[in-house]
Formats: sequence, structure tokens, C-alpha cells
Amino acid sequence: MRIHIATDHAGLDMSKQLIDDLTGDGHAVTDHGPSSYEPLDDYPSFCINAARAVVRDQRAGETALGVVFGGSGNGEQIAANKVEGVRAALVWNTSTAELAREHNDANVIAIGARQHDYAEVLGFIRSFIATPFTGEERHARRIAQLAEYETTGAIEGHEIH
Ligand SMILES: O=C(CO)[C@H](O)[C@H](O)COP(=O)(O)O
Repeated sequence: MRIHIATDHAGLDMSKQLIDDLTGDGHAVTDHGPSSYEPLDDYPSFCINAARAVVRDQRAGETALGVVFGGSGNGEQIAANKVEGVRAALVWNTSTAELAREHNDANVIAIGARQHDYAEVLGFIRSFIATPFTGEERHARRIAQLAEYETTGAIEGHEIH
């Protein structure tokens, strides 16, 4: 699978380890930065670039997921979700990693590098990658509503204030 990864200064050490381990798992990992430690760097562009690459690859028919992380993962999730077609989930345990795929068909996982040790983070990402979307109608319906709102500003049959 193609994995697009991005972080900021808060996750840079972890990012390097993750790239090695995910590559070792057989994935094709693309690093969207940062390339060096800058304590005042800004996560949005790194995360948006990773998120855009995930959508581009998926729309081209490739199997791809994204990994974005920083100190909390919050801003990184917010940044990724600004990209049309992205469903980025903030994950903090194995259950949320699995549910992000099973119920939300999330295509980007966001994690707080300052909230977990490395083994936990790697485990969350491996669970996320290994878990398929269930495809159940109710989940597909809700995801379609999000996409409809994202592209039209409306959800047919539902009032949007
Ligand atoms: O998690 C983050 C955003 O949600 C950032 O990694 C975090 O805010 C960086 O903090 P600082 O600049 O104090 O190192």
C-alpha cells in the first residue's frame, strides 16, 4: 500500500522510525516532511500535502492511506480534513484505529506523538492499515452525506441550518 506521511517538529523523530518500519512492512512510504528539525515549523502545509496525495492516489485507483501526526494530532487532523475527499480520524487507541476504518472509511490517521510511546503509535497505524471498511449501508450512507455536504453545502433530505 502507498502511505503518505507528514508531521511537524513534535513528531519528526517518530516519523523517521515509522518510515523505516512501514517500509519494512512492505509499504511504499512517501515522506511529506519536514525534512529537518525546526522547532518553529508549521504543520499545515506538510499535512495538507500528504492528504492531497492520498486523495490523488485514491482517485487514480491506487490503494493509499495517510498518516499525520504532531504533538497532539489535533491540528494535523484539522489540516488534513481541509482537503476535499479526506476523512481524517484522530486515533488514541486500537479501538479508535479500527473504528476509523470500519465505520468511517477514514483515509488518514492522525496521532499525537506526545501522547503515546512509539510502540503504541506503530500499533495504531498497523491496526488502521489492516482494518477494512465494513461497507455496511448505514456507514456508507453517512459518509456519502459528508461528501455531499463537502461538495454542495447541502444534504438531500436533511435540513442544514
Ligand atoms: O500538535 C500540534 C498541533 O495540534 C503541534 O505539534 C503542536 O501544537 C506543536 O507545539 P509546539 O510548537 O509548542 O512544539
